[in-house]
Amino acid sequence: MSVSDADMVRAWTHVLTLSKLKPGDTVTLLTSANTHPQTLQTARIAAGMMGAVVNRLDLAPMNAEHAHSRDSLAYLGTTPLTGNRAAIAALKESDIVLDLMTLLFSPEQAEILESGTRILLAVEPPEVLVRLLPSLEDKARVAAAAALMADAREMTVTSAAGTDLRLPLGEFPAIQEYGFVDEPGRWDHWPSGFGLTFPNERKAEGRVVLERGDILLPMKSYVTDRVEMTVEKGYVTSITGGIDADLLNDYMEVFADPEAYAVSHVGWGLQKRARWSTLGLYDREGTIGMDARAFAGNFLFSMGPNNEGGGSRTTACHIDIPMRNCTVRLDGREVVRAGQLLEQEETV
Ligand SMILES: O=c1ccc(O)c[nH]1
Repeated sequence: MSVSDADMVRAWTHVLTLSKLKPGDTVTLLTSANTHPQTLQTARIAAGMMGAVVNRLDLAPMNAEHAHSRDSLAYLGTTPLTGNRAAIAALKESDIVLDLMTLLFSPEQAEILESGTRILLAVEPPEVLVRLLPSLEDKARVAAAAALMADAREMTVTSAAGTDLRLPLGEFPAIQEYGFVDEPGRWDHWPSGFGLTFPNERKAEGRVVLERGDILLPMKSYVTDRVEMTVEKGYVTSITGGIDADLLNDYMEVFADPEAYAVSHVGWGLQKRARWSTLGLYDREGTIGMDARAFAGNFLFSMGPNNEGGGSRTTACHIDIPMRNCTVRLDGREVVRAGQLLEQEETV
Protein backbone atom coordinates (compact mmCIF):
# COMPACT_ATOMS: atom_id res chain seq x y z
CA MET A 1 0.00 0.00 0.00
CA SER A 2 1.33 3.45 -0.82
CA VAL A 3 1.79 6.04 1.91
CA SER A 4 0.75 9.68 1.56
CA ASP A 5 3.44 12.35 1.93
CA ALA A 6 1.38 13.81 4.79
CA ASP A 7 1.36 10.49 6.67
CA MET A 8 5.08 10.08 6.12
CA VAL A 9 5.82 13.62 7.33
CA ARG A 10 3.72 12.88 10.42
CA ALA A 11 5.63 9.61 10.92
CA TRP A 12 9.01 11.37 10.73
CA THR A 13 7.75 14.10 13.07
CA HIS A 14 6.70 11.42 15.58
CA VAL A 15 10.09 9.66 15.39
CA LEU A 16 12.13 12.89 15.51
CA THR A 17 10.08 14.12 18.48
CA LEU A 18 10.80 10.86 20.33
CA SER A 19 14.43 11.41 19.30
CA LYS A 20 14.35 14.77 21.12
CA LEU A 21 15.20 16.84 18.04
CA LYS A 22 15.33 20.53 19.06
CA PRO A 23 15.09 23.71 16.96
CA GLY A 24 18.58 24.64 15.77
CA ASP A 25 19.86 21.05 15.84
CA THR A 26 21.76 19.90 12.77
CA VAL A 27 20.20 16.89 11.03
CA THR A 28 22.22 15.33 8.23
CA LEU A 29 20.41 13.05 5.78
CA LEU A 30 22.91 10.39 4.70
CA THR A 31 21.86 9.12 1.29
CA SER A 32 23.08 7.04 -1.62
CA ALA A 33 21.77 5.57 -4.87
CA ASN A 34 19.18 3.31 -3.20
CA THR A 35 17.69 5.87 -0.83
CA HIS A 36 13.89 5.90 -1.07
CA PRO A 37 12.88 9.32 -2.48
CA GLN A 38 9.71 9.67 -0.37
CA THR A 39 11.56 8.73 2.81
CA LEU A 40 14.18 11.37 1.98
CA GLN A 41 11.78 14.14 0.98
CA THR A 42 9.46 13.69 3.96
CA ALA A 43 12.39 13.48 6.41
CA ARG A 44 13.66 16.77 5.02
CA ILE A 45 10.23 18.42 5.46
CA ALA A 46 9.61 17.04 8.97
CA ALA A 47 13.06 18.02 10.27
CA GLY A 48 12.77 21.45 8.63
CA MET A 49 9.31 22.04 10.15
CA MET A 50 10.80 21.20 13.57
CA GLY A 51 13.38 23.98 13.15
CA ALA A 52 16.43 21.83 12.42
CA VAL A 53 19.28 22.80 10.13
CA VAL A 54 18.86 20.08 7.48
CA ASN A 55 21.88 18.95 5.43
CA ARG A 56 22.17 16.14 2.94
CA LEU A 57 25.30 14.09 2.40
CA ASP A 58 25.01 11.92 -0.69
CA LEU A 59 27.66 9.20 -1.03
CA ALA A 60 28.45 7.00 -4.02
CA PRO A 61 27.29 3.38 -3.77
CA MET A 62 29.96 0.68 -3.50
CA ASN A 63 30.59 -3.08 -3.13
CA ALA A 64 28.55 -3.97 -6.25
CA GLU A 65 31.49 -6.01 -7.54
CA HIS A 66 31.49 -8.12 -4.35
CA ALA A 67 27.86 -8.50 -3.29
CA HIS A 68 25.60 -11.33 -4.41
CA SER A 69 22.50 -9.52 -3.16
CA ARG A 70 21.18 -5.97 -3.41
CA ASP A 71 20.05 -6.08 0.23
CA SER A 72 21.84 -3.25 2.05
CA LEU A 73 22.72 -5.64 4.91
CA ALA A 74 24.19 -8.33 2.68
CA TYR A 75 27.71 -6.89 2.32
CA LEU A 76 28.95 -5.00 5.38
CA GLY A 77 32.06 -3.45 6.86
CA THR A 78 33.35 -1.19 4.09
CA THR A 79 31.05 1.71 3.26
CA PRO A 80 31.39 4.95 1.26
CA LEU A 81 32.55 6.48 4.57
CA THR A 82 35.64 4.27 4.72
CA GLY A 83 38.57 6.70 4.60
CA ASN A 84 36.24 9.60 3.74
CA ARG A 85 37.44 12.09 6.34
CA ALA A 86 35.38 15.03 5.00
CA ALA A 87 32.13 13.01 5.17
CA ILE A 88 32.97 11.65 8.63
CA ALA A 89 33.73 15.18 9.85
CA ALA A 90 30.32 16.41 8.65
CA LEU A 91 28.53 13.55 10.42
CA LYS A 92 30.50 14.03 13.63
CA GLU A 93 29.40 17.68 13.64
CA SER A 94 25.73 16.71 13.28
CA ASP A 95 23.35 16.22 16.20
CA ILE A 96 21.36 13.53 14.37
CA VAL A 97 22.25 11.53 11.25
CA LEU A 98 19.33 9.92 9.45
CA ASP A 99 21.05 6.97 7.74
CA LEU A 100 19.02 6.34 4.61
CA MET A 101 21.78 4.23 3.02
CA THR A 102 23.04 1.74 5.72
CA LEU A 103 26.21 2.19 7.74
CA LEU A 104 25.39 -0.75 10.02
CA PHE A 105 28.44 -2.75 11.23
CA SER A 106 30.86 -0.14 9.82
CA PRO A 107 33.86 0.92 11.96
CA GLU A 108 33.16 4.54 10.97
CA GLN A 109 29.71 4.37 12.57
CA ALA A 110 31.29 3.70 15.97
CA GLU A 111 33.67 6.65 15.51
CA ILE A 112 30.79 8.99 14.65
CA LEU A 113 28.70 7.80 17.63
CA GLU A 114 31.62 8.39 19.98
CA SER A 115 31.41 12.10 19.10
CA GLY A 116 27.90 12.17 20.60
CA THR A 117 26.13 12.17 17.23
CA ARG A 118 22.92 10.08 17.17
CA ILE A 119 22.37 7.81 14.15
CA LEU A 120 18.96 6.47 13.11
CA LEU A 121 18.91 3.87 10.33
CA ALA A 122 15.74 3.93 8.22
CA VAL A 123 15.89 2.00 4.95
CA GLU A 124 12.66 -0.06 5.01
CA PRO A 125 10.04 1.26 2.52
CA PRO A 126 7.58 3.91 3.78
CA GLU A 127 4.69 1.44 4.19
CA VAL A 128 6.77 -0.64 6.61
CA LEU A 129 8.02 2.47 8.44
CA VAL A 130 4.52 3.84 9.05
CA ARG A 131 3.13 0.41 10.08
CA LEU A 132 5.89 -0.07 12.65
CA LEU A 133 6.07 3.42 14.14
CA PRO A 134 8.09 3.25 17.37
CA SER A 135 6.53 3.98 20.74
CA LEU A 136 7.62 4.64 24.31
CA GLU A 137 5.95 1.31 25.16
CA ASP A 138 8.31 -0.43 22.71
CA LYS A 139 11.24 1.29 24.40
CA ALA A 140 10.10 0.18 27.87
CA ARG A 141 9.79 -3.45 26.75
CA VAL A 142 13.17 -3.46 24.97
CA ALA A 143 14.90 -1.70 27.88
CA ALA A 144 13.54 -4.30 30.33
CA ALA A 145 14.80 -7.15 28.14
CA ALA A 146 18.20 -5.52 27.70
CA ALA A 147 18.52 -5.10 31.47
CA LEU A 148 17.93 -8.84 31.91
CA MET A 149 20.55 -9.60 29.23
CA ALA A 150 23.05 -7.19 30.79
CA ASP A 151 22.76 -8.97 34.15
CA ALA A 152 22.88 -12.52 32.77
CA ARG A 153 25.94 -14.77 32.69
CA GLU A 154 24.46 -17.19 30.16
CA MET A 155 21.72 -17.34 27.52
CA THR A 156 20.48 -20.82 26.61
CA VAL A 157 18.20 -21.64 23.70
CA THR A 158 16.34 -24.92 23.18
CA SER A 159 13.57 -26.16 20.90
CA ALA A 160 11.56 -29.30 20.20
CA ALA A 161 13.31 -29.39 16.80
CA GLY A 162 16.61 -29.98 18.59
CA THR A 163 18.22 -26.58 19.12
CA ASP A 164 20.42 -26.70 22.21
CA LEU A 165 22.67 -23.64 22.43
CA ARG A 166 24.71 -22.31 25.32
CA LEU A 167 25.84 -18.68 25.05
CA PRO A 168 28.02 -17.37 27.88
CA LEU A 169 27.48 -13.61 28.25
CA GLY A 170 29.30 -10.74 29.89
CA GLU A 171 31.98 -9.55 27.50
CA PHE A 172 29.62 -7.46 25.36
CA PRO A 173 26.88 -4.93 26.19
CA ALA A 174 23.17 -5.51 25.66
CA ILE A 175 22.01 -3.40 22.71
CA GLN A 176 18.51 -1.94 22.57
CA GLU A 177 16.72 -1.46 19.25
CA TYR A 178 13.45 0.41 19.75
CA GLY A 179 13.35 2.75 16.74
CA PHE A 180 14.45 6.22 17.88
CA VAL A 181 17.61 7.98 19.07
CA ASP A 182 16.82 9.84 22.29
CA GLU A 183 20.25 9.81 23.95
CA PRO A 184 23.64 11.22 22.87
CA GLY A 185 25.79 8.71 20.99
CA ARG A 186 22.89 6.34 20.43
CA TRP A 187 22.36 4.26 17.29
CA ASP A 188 18.99 2.73 16.51
CA HIS A 189 16.99 1.28 13.64
CA TRP A 190 13.47 2.29 12.67
CA PRO A 191 11.64 -0.15 12.49
CA SER A 192 12.78 -2.58 15.14
CA GLY A 193 11.74 -3.71 18.60
CA PHE A 194 14.25 -6.23 19.94
CA GLY A 195 17.26 -6.54 22.18
CA LEU A 196 20.52 -8.20 21.27
CA THR A 197 23.92 -8.98 22.67
CA PHE A 198 26.94 -11.02 21.63
CA PRO A 199 28.19 -14.24 23.25
CA ASN A 200 31.61 -14.15 24.84
CA GLU A 201 34.26 -14.63 22.15
CA ARG A 202 34.82 -18.29 21.23
CA LYS A 203 32.50 -19.53 24.00
CA ALA A 204 29.21 -20.29 22.17
CA GLU A 205 28.62 -24.06 22.08
CA GLY A 206 25.90 -26.45 20.95
CA ARG A 207 23.50 -26.97 18.07
CA VAL A 208 21.08 -24.80 16.13
CA VAL A 209 18.33 -26.71 14.30
CA LEU A 210 16.23 -24.77 11.80
CA GLU A 211 12.80 -26.16 11.12
CA ARG A 212 10.30 -25.46 8.35
CA GLY A 213 9.29 -21.78 8.55
CA ASP A 214 12.41 -20.40 10.20
CA ILE A 215 13.82 -17.49 8.17
CA LEU A 216 17.16 -16.88 6.47
CA LEU A 217 18.26 -13.27 5.83
CA PRO A 218 19.38 -11.73 3.48
CA MET A 219 17.95 -14.71 1.50
CA LYS A 220 14.46 -13.73 2.72
CA SER A 221 13.43 -17.35 2.49
CA TYR A 222 11.39 -19.51 4.83
CA VAL A 223 13.37 -22.70 5.43
CA THR A 224 11.54 -25.65 3.81
CA ASP A 225 13.62 -28.43 5.27
CA ARG A 226 15.52 -29.12 8.50
CA VAL A 227 18.98 -27.46 8.75
CA GLU A 228 21.47 -28.54 11.45
CA MET A 229 24.25 -26.16 12.52
CA THR A 230 27.01 -27.23 14.89
CA VAL A 231 28.46 -24.47 17.08
CA GLU A 232 31.90 -25.01 18.61
CA LYS A 233 34.10 -22.44 20.37
CA GLY A 234 32.01 -19.55 19.04
CA TYR A 235 31.93 -20.67 15.39
CA VAL A 236 29.43 -22.55 13.25
CA THR A 237 31.55 -25.51 12.19
CA SER A 238 29.00 -27.28 10.00
CA ILE A 239 25.75 -26.47 8.22
CA THR A 240 23.94 -29.58 6.94
CA GLY A 241 20.50 -30.39 5.62
CA GLY A 242 18.66 -30.11 2.33
CA ILE A 243 18.41 -27.39 -0.29
CA ASP A 244 18.33 -24.57 2.28
CA ALA A 245 21.64 -25.69 3.79
CA ASP A 246 23.17 -26.04 0.33
CA LEU A 247 22.05 -22.55 -0.68
CA LEU A 248 23.32 -21.01 2.58
CA ASN A 249 26.69 -22.77 2.28
CA ASP A 250 27.02 -21.75 -1.36
CA TYR A 251 26.30 -18.09 -0.51
CA MET A 252 28.69 -17.97 2.46
CA GLU A 253 31.54 -19.65 0.54
CA VAL A 254 31.66 -16.62 -1.77
CA PHE A 255 33.14 -14.52 1.05
CA ALA A 256 36.02 -17.00 1.58
CA ASP A 257 36.18 -15.76 5.17
CA PRO A 258 36.21 -18.12 8.17
CA GLU A 259 35.09 -15.19 10.34
CA ALA A 260 31.74 -15.23 8.51
CA TYR A 261 30.90 -18.40 10.49
CA ALA A 262 31.41 -16.78 13.89
CA VAL A 263 28.32 -16.39 16.05
CA SER A 264 27.27 -12.73 15.81
CA HIS A 265 24.43 -11.15 17.83
CA VAL A 266 21.77 -13.16 19.69
CA GLY A 267 18.50 -12.02 21.19
CA TRP A 268 14.74 -12.25 20.88
CA GLY A 269 11.94 -10.33 19.15
CA LEU A 270 9.76 -7.94 21.17
CA GLN A 271 7.76 -6.12 18.49
CA LYS A 272 4.10 -7.15 18.89
CA ARG A 273 3.11 -5.28 15.70
CA ALA A 274 5.57 -7.22 13.52
CA ARG A 275 4.55 -10.63 12.16
CA TRP A 276 6.41 -13.79 11.17
CA SER A 277 4.27 -14.13 8.04
CA THR A 278 4.81 -10.61 6.68
CA LEU A 279 8.06 -11.39 4.87
CA GLY A 280 6.19 -13.75 2.56
CA LEU A 281 3.92 -10.96 1.35
CA TYR A 282 6.67 -8.69 0.00
CA ASP A 283 8.87 -9.04 -3.04
CA ARG A 284 12.25 -10.41 -2.00
CA GLU A 285 13.93 -7.06 -2.64
CA GLY A 286 10.96 -5.06 -1.36
CA THR A 287 12.22 -4.95 2.24
CA ILE A 288 15.27 -5.92 4.30
CA GLY A 289 13.01 -8.10 6.47
CA MET A 290 12.70 -6.16 9.70
CA ASP A 291 9.31 -7.75 10.50
CA ALA A 292 11.18 -11.06 10.55
CA ARG A 293 13.93 -9.76 12.85
CA ALA A 294 11.51 -8.09 15.26
CA PHE A 295 8.36 -10.24 15.60
CA ALA A 296 7.60 -10.94 19.24
CA GLY A 297 8.77 -14.35 20.44
CA ASN A 298 11.41 -15.07 17.82
CA PHE A 299 14.93 -16.13 18.73
CA LEU A 300 17.23 -14.10 16.45
CA PHE A 301 20.43 -16.04 15.81
CA SER A 302 23.10 -14.54 13.54
CA MET A 303 26.57 -15.11 12.11
CA GLY A 304 29.41 -12.76 11.14
CA PRO A 305 30.57 -9.41 12.57
CA ASN A 306 30.63 -8.33 16.21
CA ASN A 307 32.00 -4.80 15.85
CA GLU A 308 28.43 -3.50 16.43
CA GLY A 309 28.87 -4.67 20.00
CA GLY A 310 32.40 -3.36 20.39
CA GLY A 311 34.20 -6.43 19.06
CA SER A 312 36.90 -6.40 16.40
CA ARG A 313 35.30 -8.71 13.83
CA THR A 314 34.16 -6.77 10.76
CA THR A 315 33.55 -9.61 8.30
CA ALA A 316 31.49 -8.52 5.29
CA CYS A 317 29.15 -11.54 5.49
CA HIS A 318 26.21 -11.23 7.87
CA ILE A 319 23.45 -13.83 8.17
CA ASP A 320 20.39 -13.20 10.37
CA ILE A 321 18.21 -16.21 11.25
CA PRO A 322 14.91 -15.45 13.03
CA MET A 323 13.64 -18.73 14.50
CA ARG A 324 10.18 -19.77 15.78
CA ASN A 325 9.20 -22.09 18.62
CA CYS A 326 12.38 -21.65 20.67
CA THR A 327 12.67 -21.35 24.45
CA VAL A 328 15.15 -18.68 25.50
CA ARG A 329 16.47 -18.59 29.07
CA LEU A 330 18.77 -16.19 30.88
CA ASP A 331 20.54 -17.92 33.77
CA GLY A 332 17.72 -20.47 33.69
CA ARG A 333 14.94 -17.86 33.69
CA GLU A 334 12.59 -18.21 30.69
CA VAL A 335 12.00 -15.05 28.68
CA VAL A 336 10.52 -16.81 25.63
CA ARG A 337 8.72 -20.18 25.96
CA ALA A 338 8.32 -22.25 22.77
CA GLY A 339 8.14 -19.11 20.67
CA GLN A 340 5.80 -17.20 22.98
CA LEU A 341 7.10 -13.97 24.51
CA LEU A 342 6.65 -14.06 28.28
CA GLU A 343 5.57 -10.86 30.00
CA GLN A 344 8.06 -9.92 32.70
CA GLU A 345 5.80 -11.11 35.52
CA GLU A 346 5.41 -14.50 33.81
CA THR A 347 9.10 -15.24 33.63
CA VAL A 348 10.19 -17.76 36.25
O1 LIG B 1 18.56 -3.65 13.06
C1 LIG B 1 19.28 -4.61 12.79
C2 LIG B 1 19.35 -5.14 11.53
C3 LIG B 1 20.14 -6.19 11.26
C4 LIG B 1 20.88 -6.75 12.28
O2 LIG B 1 21.65 -7.80 12.02
C5 LIG B 1 20.81 -6.24 13.52
N1 LIG B 1 20.02 -5.17 13.79
